[in-house]
Amino acid sequence: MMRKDMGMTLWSAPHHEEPLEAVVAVPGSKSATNRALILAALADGESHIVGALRSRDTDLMINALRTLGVDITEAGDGTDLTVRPNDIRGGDVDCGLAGTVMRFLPAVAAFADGDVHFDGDEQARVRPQSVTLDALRALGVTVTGNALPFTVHGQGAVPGGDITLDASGSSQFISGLLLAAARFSNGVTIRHSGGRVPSTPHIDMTVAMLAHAGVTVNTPEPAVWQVEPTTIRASDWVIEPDLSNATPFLAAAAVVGGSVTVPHWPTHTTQAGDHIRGILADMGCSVNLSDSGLTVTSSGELQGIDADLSDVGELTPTIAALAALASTPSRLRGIAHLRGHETDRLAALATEINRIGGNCEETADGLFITPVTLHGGTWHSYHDHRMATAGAILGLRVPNIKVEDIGTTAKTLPGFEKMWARMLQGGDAL
Ligand SMILES: O=C(O)C1=C[C@@H](OP(=O)(O)O)[C@@H](O)[C@H](O)C1
Ligand SMILES: C=C(OP(=O)(O)O)C(=O)O
Repeated sequence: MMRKDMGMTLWSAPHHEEPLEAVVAVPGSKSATNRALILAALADGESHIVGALRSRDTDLMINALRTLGVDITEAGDGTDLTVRPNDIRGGDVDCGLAGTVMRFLPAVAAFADGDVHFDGDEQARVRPQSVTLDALRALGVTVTGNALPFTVHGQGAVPGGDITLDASGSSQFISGLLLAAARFSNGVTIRHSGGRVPSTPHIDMTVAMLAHAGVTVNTPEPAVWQVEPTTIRASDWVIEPDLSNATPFLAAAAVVGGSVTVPHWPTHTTQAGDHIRGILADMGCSVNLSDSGLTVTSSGELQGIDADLSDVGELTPTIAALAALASTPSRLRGIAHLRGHETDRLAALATEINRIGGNCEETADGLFITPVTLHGGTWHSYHDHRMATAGAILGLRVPNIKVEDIGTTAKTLPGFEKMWARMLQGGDAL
């Protein structure tokens, strides 16, 4: 149910007391879809993508590539895509709030025969970007600007070479260069110098998808990645379900009790979301991966955790919601880089958990959450899809939570509210 409050659209998060029994199929992975699109756009022929995610972030990528001259046609419900590369041309790119668009596309734009202007949401203008742009400059590309809005002055080719950068703010700085590197005239050697690189499974995904397209990434020593110039092979891509988007549904079983199954859960994957299995088990859930998918079963009683989430930072909003409903405190560490995500997620989570009566302390690199009795109130989303879904999880156990702008979930999961309602009715959601 929606209502407006001082201009804000508020969604009454369903409160639920009965144990769950539901199957929830989630659409394709955002990270895999946007990588497949980039690789297909730079490939030596026609590629096919099956099971692509259609959401704001992936539609921004599709629209941007079309602007740059790539031919993308859709079949069925739009999740089957055929991509035919072309010479890259100049144009205007809207990045929205998508890290994958703002960090992956500039290297592609460098192959254009003219200027590519990038801009995005106001919040995207403060997301870290200069590492990508300085790296391109060091590889021989002319770029104006250091953050959105910026312009890549494409000259048809990228010389490439050796660079040192600091990717402690985002793994996407590395992935974005690696995805295009095989097309650089001299390839690339990327050396990371700085604090720990976060979200390393996402770099593993980049390397694995490049291998599928015939490109080898050598890692002669830790924190060094090398790509020789070679052809990016046109490929068939089958996109796995988005395991990070599955986590709020699994969390529902964890906090309410009962069980939720997510079908088609891969047995081997580079997706960071797969780590939810160990995290939910550590919090006291029973977690079973079988031919039916991943099933999480819980009594609804959870214990707190002490966890380094550096590799799986995008799961933090789900885990913070679980931690606020657990019976013992949790320390979530290794996630200072979340201050540069869709919003400053550490500040946002602490503010919103405390607003509904919780006890969440922001630390230098994470959150310390002491569970206390929570009360209803408005849960602000900050245009962050995962803040909105965290509010939905809390609302299952805390009556009268109103989530602001639930529609922001369309960044990666359009129709979230309907899937949530169907899950609570015990149906097959999707
Ligand atoms: O490459 C990707 O697809 C992503 C990498 C990660 O970014 P950071 O390294 O900035 O955390 C992750 O959080 C984001 O949701 C998607
Ligand atoms: C950090 C995220 O997104 P982005 O790809 O915009 O960085 C996320 O989805 O949690």
